[in-house]
Amino acid sequence: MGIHETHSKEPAPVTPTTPAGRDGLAAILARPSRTLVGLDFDGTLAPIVENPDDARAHPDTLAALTALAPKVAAVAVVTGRPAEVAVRNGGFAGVPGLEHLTVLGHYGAERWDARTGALTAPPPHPGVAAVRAELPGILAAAGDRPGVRVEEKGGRALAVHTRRADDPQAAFEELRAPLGDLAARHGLIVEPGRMVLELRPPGMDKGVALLDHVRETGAGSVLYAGDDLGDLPAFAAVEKLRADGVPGLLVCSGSTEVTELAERADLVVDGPAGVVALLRELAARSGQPG
Ligand SMILES: O=P(O)(O)OC[C@H]1O[C@H](O[C@H]2O[C@H](CO)[C@@H](O)[C@H](O)[C@H]2O)[C@H](O)[C@@H](O)[C@@H]1O
Repeated sequence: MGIHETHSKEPAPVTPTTPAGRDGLAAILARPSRTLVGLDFDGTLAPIVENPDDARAHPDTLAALTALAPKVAAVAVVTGRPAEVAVRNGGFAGVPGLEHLTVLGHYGAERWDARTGALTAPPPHPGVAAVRAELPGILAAAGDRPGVRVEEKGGRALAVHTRRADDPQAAFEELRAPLGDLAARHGLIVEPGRMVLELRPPGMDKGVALLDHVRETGAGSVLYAGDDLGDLPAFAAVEKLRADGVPGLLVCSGSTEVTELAERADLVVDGPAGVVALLRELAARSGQPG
């Protein structure tokens, strides 16, 4: 469900469609200072564009985050991007009010802290170099479809994008099996996303990253917003937290490309503009009665 306009042009307060979501929102608003806000980047804070290099956070993102961040326990951007790319494309560095922002990049394998500007990352997986060497041959054997592009992800992963192919979905389906074989031969996994097949090291996902961050921050409630299949482990993490008594709110940044998250979300908003509006509303309502 979206954010509805009233005749006075005052947006009506968001209302999750599930009981668990309503409990989660109530807990967040009652004690925002104990809440962890986890946000995906592409498709959630940044509108989807054809060229991954051109993706930028929605223009109102920083205003919304700087309004909300001082009121909550922590804000973390949890992304498949290299952390430094998300920091750059999000404009997150050196922003007053975002001193406690954390960016968990490469599905949580990397970490950047706004407070120090420090980036921590594990050594690159050797399978990435091997995959890089073989990838042109695999793409050629699959027909070298025009428009298929390879994104180099800081030496730590590779993403094969089909969005600019004539038939993006057909190219995606055609490449899925050969890229899966290639990844497996070199100890990597394939992470499918919105017109993208990413070949990356195993062992980390957004669910693990989110749970670790909840533990680290001692958060007593959590909001997570995402749009793509790579966000499903984070959704599962929030569901597990709820089962353990920690209230949470699952937000889907809605699109026609991926429906799986909308089916599990407590609240579906209209893409990054809807996410930003929600963050602003939470900032405005945090600490206020009911
Ligand atoms: O975890 P995320 O922050 O959602 O990152 C996941 C992947 O997002 C990027 O690709 C997506 O966004 C592109 C720019 O809008 C779009 O062109 C592409 O079709 C989408 O799949 C990014 O390029 C990947 O590296 C990330 O893994």
